[in-house]
This record gives sequence, structure tokens and C-alpha cells, in this order.
Amino acid sequence: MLRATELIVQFGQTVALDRAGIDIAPGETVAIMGPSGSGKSTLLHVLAGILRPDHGEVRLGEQRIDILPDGRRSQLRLRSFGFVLQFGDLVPELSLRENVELPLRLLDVQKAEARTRSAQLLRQLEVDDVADRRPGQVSGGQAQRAAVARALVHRPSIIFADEPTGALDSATGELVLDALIGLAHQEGSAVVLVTHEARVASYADRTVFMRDGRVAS
Ligand SMILES: Nc1ncnc2c1ncn2[C@@H]1O[C@H](COP(=O)(O)OP(=O)(O)OP(=O)(O)O)[C@@H](O)[C@H]1O
Repeated sequence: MLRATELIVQFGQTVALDRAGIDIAPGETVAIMGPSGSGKSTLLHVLAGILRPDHGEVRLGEQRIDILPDGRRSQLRLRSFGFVLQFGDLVPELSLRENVELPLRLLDVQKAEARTRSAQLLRQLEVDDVADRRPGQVSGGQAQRAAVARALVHRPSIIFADEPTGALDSATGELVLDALIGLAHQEGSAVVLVTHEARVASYADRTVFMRDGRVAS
């Protein structure tokens, strides 16, 4: 479904990706592991259409997304992708509920429908009791579960997660991962999970390893 080939990304003298490639099948969970600086986050950003590669291509189905103009790539990200980052990417001024509804509102889904769908996910992630609080008024694990709900709410084809449990203790991290992978599976979303922890990668269907900007299976 998502296929990247021959990706090269350079930041000045640093070669972050050196002919990296990867295939993501519909609904599968793939962990990307590797040492610090090996290019994991850069690969995630290119796959997700956030960063344009200097060379190579990224296809979502038949469509080349790396050459789309910025506005069309933003639209595609909003519609087809979900994101869970390490921390702090919920909008601090909005309640958890409003954060989860946000992708649907941006996609012009009716308010009532957005509310129903968000409420369902907030309940499944067991944060419905704190849904009216802002991110600063809940625990890190609760905020991260709301971020998982937000990533899933519009039924994206792929969720990109960059160290999603990096800021949590291990028990809370496992709850968040269980929820992310379990619900993504249930909804048919693929997950691309960057992590340096083997324990986290063990949740994936498959792990790829990066070294010096290249992907080795
Ligand atoms: N915006 C940037 N400007 C300059 N160099 C960058 C930038 N982003 C990444 N790099 C460099 O590119 C290389 C790959 O970085 P990247 O963040 O992809 O690695 P990583 O495997 O995700 O590392 P970590 O596990 O430490 O997060 C590193 O040498 C990094 O210093």
C-alpha cells in the first residue's frame, strides 16, 4: 500500500537516508529500529509526506506522494494518515475530547457525528472520564491515550508513531501500545512505529532495522 524506494535525504554534509526503501502492507504493524542517528525519524517523515526526499519516490497505492505540492500533501496527511508523537502534540488549549474531534472537524464531518465517533474511541481508550480536561490537566498516559484516539478517529490507512511511549513508564507505555496496536488492527489501519526498544518492537508484525541511513530486513 505504501512503498518507498531509493530514498536519499541529505542535511548539509550529513546523509540521513542513503538509498533507503520500505514496503508497508495494508493493516500491518511495522517497527523501525536502529541506533541513534541511523535515520529512523527521517524515514518516518518522508513516508508520511512531511519531508520531501532529495531522491527516490514514495507511493501510496498508485499515487506518488513525494512530488505532490505542499497543499495536496497536507490534505493527504489529514485524510489518510494519523500521527502519535513522543509527547506534547495535543493542542493545549483544547480538551481531550476537542483534540480527538479535531481531525474530523478539519475534514468537515458534521459535529454530531464527530462527537459520537470521538466519544466511542475515548471510551475504548478509557479516558472518557477525563475527556473534558485539557492535556495539561491529565497524566502523561491519559494524554497519550487521547493522542491515540485522535490518530485513529478518521480511520486513516496508516498511523505513524515516533517513539510513542518514550516519555511514559513501562507499564503505562504498554497500555498505550496495546491500545494503539489493538485498535489499529480492529480498524484496519497499518502502523509504522519508530522505536529503540525491543520490547516495544515486539508488538509489531515485523521489524526492520536501520543503519547509516539504510534499511536492512
Ligand atoms: N533537520 C535536520 N538538520 C540537520 N541534520 C539532521 C536533521 N534531522 C536529522 N538530521 C541528521 O540526520 C541523521 C539521521 O537523523 P534521524 O533523526 O533520522 O535519526 P534517528 O535514527 O531517528 O535518531 P534518534 O534515535 O536519535 O532519534 C542524524 O545524523 C541527524 O543528526
